[in-house]
Amino acid sequence: MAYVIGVDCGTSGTKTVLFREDGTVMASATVEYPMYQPKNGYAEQDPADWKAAMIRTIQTVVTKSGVAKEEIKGIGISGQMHGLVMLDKENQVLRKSIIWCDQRTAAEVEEMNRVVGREKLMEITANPALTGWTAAKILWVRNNEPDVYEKCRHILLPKDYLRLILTGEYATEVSDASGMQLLDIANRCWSDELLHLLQIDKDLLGKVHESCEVTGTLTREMADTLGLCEGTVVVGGAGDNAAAAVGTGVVRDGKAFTTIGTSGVVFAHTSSMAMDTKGRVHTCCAAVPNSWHVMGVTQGAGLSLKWFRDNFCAAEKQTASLMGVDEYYLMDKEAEQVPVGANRLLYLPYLMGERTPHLDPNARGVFFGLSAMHTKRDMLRAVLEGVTYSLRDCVEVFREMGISVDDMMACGGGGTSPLWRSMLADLYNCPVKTVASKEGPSLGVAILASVGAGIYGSVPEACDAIVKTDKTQNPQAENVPVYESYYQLYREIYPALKAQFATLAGLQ
Ligand SMILES: Nc1ncnc2c1ncn2[C@@H]1O[C@H](COP(=O)(O)OP(=O)(O)O)[C@@H](O)[C@H]1O
Ligand SMILES: O=C(CO)[C@@H](O)[C@H](O)COP(=O)(O)O
Repeated sequence: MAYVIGVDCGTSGTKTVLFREDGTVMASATVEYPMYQPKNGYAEQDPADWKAAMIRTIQTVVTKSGVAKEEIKGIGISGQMHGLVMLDKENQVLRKSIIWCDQRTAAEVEEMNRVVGREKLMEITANPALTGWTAAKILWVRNNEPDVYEKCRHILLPKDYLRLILTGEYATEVSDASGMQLLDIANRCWSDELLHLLQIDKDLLGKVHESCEVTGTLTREMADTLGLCEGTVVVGGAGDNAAAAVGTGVVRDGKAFTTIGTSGVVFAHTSSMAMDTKGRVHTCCAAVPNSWHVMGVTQGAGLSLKWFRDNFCAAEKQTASLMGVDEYYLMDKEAEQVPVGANRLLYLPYLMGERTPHLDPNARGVFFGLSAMHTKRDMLRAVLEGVTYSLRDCVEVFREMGISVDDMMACGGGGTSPLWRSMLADLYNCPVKTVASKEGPSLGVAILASVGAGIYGSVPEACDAIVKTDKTQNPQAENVPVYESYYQLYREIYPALKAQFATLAGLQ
């Protein structure tokens, strides 16, 4: 039997899973780390935390599984997209990574529109200039920390920094590189024209591969540290969403998934490039050669629930630990006791600004309709529902674009919640399924590794053999019209507050 490892460098933590070639989980390990928010709208993480978490989780799964190292044929790496890792000539990290949900780059987005122009950006990168994407972050460092920029010799994405640690190679792959906003999306290579216009040296960037291609092999030093064989192949891997697509079998037209991680994403596979001219959903290269995907993003999905838990649910945390259950499980049980609509309370999940459909870094969270009768439980349910309204916004854009979805999967930490999945089914008014494996991105990149190591011939072939559908949540007829009325009201709140969000951002 052959085995493969999938590493997912998420925002809340790094999860590593060792799989048998048929997708059976042999061992898994997670290490969490903090997100730093030095200012309102800023978000950073320390690449040293990612490195330590990757090393510890790989060591753990290798030891725990008892699998002989010679049988482990490949490693795939997935990670949070868009984060900026800058290294000096000695490969030392120059500053904390500015990550995907950071919103400090409004001026740099304007700069990109001025220097390149919106039309050309759409033509080359298939997306408008975006505050959360890497190009704007690079310009921000150049404009605000020239000493750091001066010393920078390599620019990598989070998972590609981990690749460097594993293999010594400066490389990336098409799905994650799409989110740097420097890639020619149709031709799947760096855009010389864009790099020239933005005056970013191409030598700073790694080599671009397809996601299932071998990009390098484990160095002797890392093999010894991890308990693996020198020369074990490391494939391109994928950005976490493209990886989750492979892990849920979303590799053909008509297939889509919703993930509720720290962010929330609605993702559809497309065998030809589809673009929203208004730029409300992203178009990126898929982890499957010759295909693309569109995705709508809610910045504060699981993040909203985690924020609520960390600030208001100390008692639940304590009870959960006494009962030996997960605290989110307990919070779900509480929210289930509140009726649909949270007793006329709505929540806008814009804690870190919003992408789809507003593209507004100034937007912020709102509880709307708060009354003296409301309890913490109502607010909790409103958070879950508000995130789901925002995910429905993404589906609405797909519908406008004419992208038809026959098959909707759910994944991510929030996708494990039956309550959240029932809200998705009711608000999308379509069945929402899960796959038997809950490992989404880790399984996705392990599948890519098994293709790179020659165990399977292609990504769809590997998915057909490995990914199995599990539960189906059907919409509940009585809830659909109730949620629809709340959703229509939800849609009216942001436009009414847009100007006030901008004013708020300008206050001290
Ligand atoms: N049982 C649960 N019920 C509802 N939400 C959950 C549950 N477990 C985890 N979550 C949500 O999932 C999030 C973490 O998801 P995960 O996919 O691990 O995130 P990331 O990839 O961003 O690190 C948490 O912040 C939480 O909001
Ligand atoms: O910014 C995006 C996608 O464009 C996010 O999906 C990040 O990739 C972070 O993912 P999670 O940590 O929430 O999985």
